[in-house]
Amino acid sequence: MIITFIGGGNMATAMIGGMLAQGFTGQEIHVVEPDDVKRAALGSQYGIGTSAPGEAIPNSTAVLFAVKPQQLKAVASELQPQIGDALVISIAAGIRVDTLSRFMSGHQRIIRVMPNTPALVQAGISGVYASEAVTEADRALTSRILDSIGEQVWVDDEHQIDGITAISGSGPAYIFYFMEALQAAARAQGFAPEVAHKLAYQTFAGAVKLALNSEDDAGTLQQKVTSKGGTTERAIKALESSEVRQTIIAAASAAAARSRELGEELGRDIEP
Ligand SMILES: NC(=O)C1=CN([C@@H]2O[C@H](COP(=O)(O)OP(=O)(O)OC[C@H]3O[C@@H](n4cnc5c(N)ncnc54)[C@H](O)[C@@H]3O)[C@@H](O)[C@H]2O)C=CC1
Ligand SMILES: O=C(O)[C@@H]1CCC=N1
Repeated sequence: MIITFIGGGNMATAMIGGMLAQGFTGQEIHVVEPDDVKRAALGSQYGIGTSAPGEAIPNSTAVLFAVKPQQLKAVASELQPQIGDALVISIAAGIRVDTLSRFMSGHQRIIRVMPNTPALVQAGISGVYASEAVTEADRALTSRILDSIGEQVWVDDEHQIDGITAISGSGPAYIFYFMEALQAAARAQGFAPEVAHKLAYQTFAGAVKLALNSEDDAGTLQQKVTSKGGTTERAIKALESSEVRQTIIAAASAAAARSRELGEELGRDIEP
């Protein structure tokens, strides 16, 4: 078995690192990457096969596209003759299965995945949509690959990938935004940068660990911090009066709309 990654950037490196940690061997992974420095580092660090674009790729069980969405058309159409009817997995944001299929002269066995950057520490979550032509063995292989970078949610309706992109794909950025804001709040209370960093990061880490280990839902956990007439109540009131909850929902909705728009933009120039 060989899984060939097309593109050896951030997400591919995260996936390759996770796969090797979970039992895939170096002989089972190949990566095509134009950047000489990245390619050499991937080969020496992970003991996997590497090649530059334009060179022949190995006969692969699955080909996983991890290039930027805007590069996918050129890259996929050029590689199609070498890929034959092998399983194709794409993690490119916004590119729909039918668009990729048309980039590849009607290729049918396609799985679309939306991972997220916590994959770098094997704590990701991926949304997955499989086209009709995909076999049970294709699903099992994809599931095994994604298990190595975290959790996964399979959807039956491709439109839901836009929602997954808005929640978990872009989501880490919302959390980092909040973390940065909490650090700024600590600085405003007069703490030195390293103390502000420690207070904010450990509060996040502790709250997430508590939520994951608790029978209570997040709303109940919030209430348990909020003493009547106390400090948290005052802070939550300030958040509510600024409609922060509604703003988060609206922000995710804007991200989902952008995902749909990208799908249209990236598919448009190949419409018949
Ligand atoms: N960064 C994120 O949070 C997420 C990214 N994605 C998707 O993952 C994909 C990859 O993103 P990143 O890894 O962040 O980007 P990246 O820029 O780190 O990696 C892309 C790689 O493709 C290589 N490349 C360029 N032309 C190539 C060619 N002709 N053949 C082979 N490789 C080529 C580049 O040298 C680069 O190393 C994108 O499509 C993005 O939409 C999906 C979910 C989350
Ligand atoms: O911002 C983006 O378009 C990509 C998709 C999800 C995370 N990063």
